[in-house]
Amino acid sequence: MQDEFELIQSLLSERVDVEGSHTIEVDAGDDAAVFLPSPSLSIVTACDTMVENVHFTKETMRPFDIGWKLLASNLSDLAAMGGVGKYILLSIAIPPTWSETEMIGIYEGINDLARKEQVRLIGGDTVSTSGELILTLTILGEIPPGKALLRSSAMPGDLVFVTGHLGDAAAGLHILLSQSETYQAAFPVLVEAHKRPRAQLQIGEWLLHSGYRPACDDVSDGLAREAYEIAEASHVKLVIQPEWIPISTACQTYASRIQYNPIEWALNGGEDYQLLGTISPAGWKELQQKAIACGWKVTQIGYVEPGTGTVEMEVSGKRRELQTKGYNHFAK
Ligand SMILES: Nc1ncnc2c1ncn2[C@@H]1O[C@H](COP(=O)(O)OP(=O)(O)OP(=O)(O)O)[C@@H](O)[C@H]1O
Ligand SMILES: Cc1ncc(C[n+]2csc(CCOP(=O)(O)O)c2C)c(N)n1
Ligand SMILES: [Mg+2]
Ligand SMILES: [Mg+2]
Ligand SMILES: [Mg+2]
Repeated sequence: MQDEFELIQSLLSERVDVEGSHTIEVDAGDDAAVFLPSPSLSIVTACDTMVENVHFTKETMRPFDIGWKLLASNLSDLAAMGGVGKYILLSIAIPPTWSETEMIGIYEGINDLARKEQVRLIGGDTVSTSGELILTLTILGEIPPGKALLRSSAMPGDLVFVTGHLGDAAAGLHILLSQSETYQAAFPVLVEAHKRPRAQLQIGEWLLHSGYRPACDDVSDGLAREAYEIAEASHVKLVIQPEWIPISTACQTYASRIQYNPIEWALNGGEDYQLLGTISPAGWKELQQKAIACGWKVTQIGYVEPGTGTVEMEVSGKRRELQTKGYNHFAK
């Protein structure tokens, strides 16, 4: 490892320039960055952390994948608000077990997705630690004032939908932890879903501009946890039909090989970075048409009813409250 100051120069050297980079008045390299916000747009901001042995190990993820996923998980929070990413700040605490080449690999992963999504690194912080590698990314984006998609907008009469498939990322993690090269080769889609998620920014932006005021949340902790987030914030009841949950063929096939119920991965696995939302029937019709035109996958998985922040599963006409609430860092 070079010294701290040389390392920062190396990490910053391959940064992407994006359209609008000229609005950066002071770039990374001074005490703080300064940028000119776009006129008549609000700033949307979020931060998410990834910790070695909690979110990844050297066995489950390559450095490139770690960087990619860190940015994807932050973009996903912006997608859930209907915003667009613009700038990022990255704080890293590096232990002696991580080499400079590995750190540069992480930045390559960030830069690759940053180029695709047109966001620019404008600063961060670099420290040493005796513990595990910790990466904290802060994202700043833009959103039309007063239009952000909220968890609290669900209304009785809405229907519940998700984008993409759920459970793939957790199935991919299961394969990676099993260290089975046979399964890794047989189910590349699942492994890819775990390592290289894409945030659903286009769908988020469309939902914001749809005029239907959908409720929205991104699936980081599993469908169960996110459904409760919307139900609680909106003071409603979400009723989920488990057989409607979109599980990919690969996920179903792998689950049956290991005799597991893939719905469990969808409910509690997390890290899918798909969007969970509620929308009026008229809005749903329009979303479905837009989805066909754009090649998006959207699936109705239930309904919103009057309630007090609960989530129920309906199986063969019988309802039960969903007990488990998805991934929890401090679960007992
Ligand atoms: N330590 C903290 N200090 C201040 N605010 C926090 C802290 N941790 C979380 N929050 C805020 O709490 C809210 C929920 O955060 P949470 O991390 O659960 O959501 P999320 O980022 O969508 O989920 P995930 O971290 O699983 O991707 C956010 O508004 C977040 O900014
Ligand atoms: C090695 C390894 N073990 C377990 C997991 C699973 N995992 C970790 S954090 C998280 C929820 C999302 O995190 P957050 O809520 O912090 O955004 C999940 C599902 C993993 N990715 N890697
Ligand atoms: Mg968070
Ligand atoms: Mg979120
Ligand atoms: Mg979480």
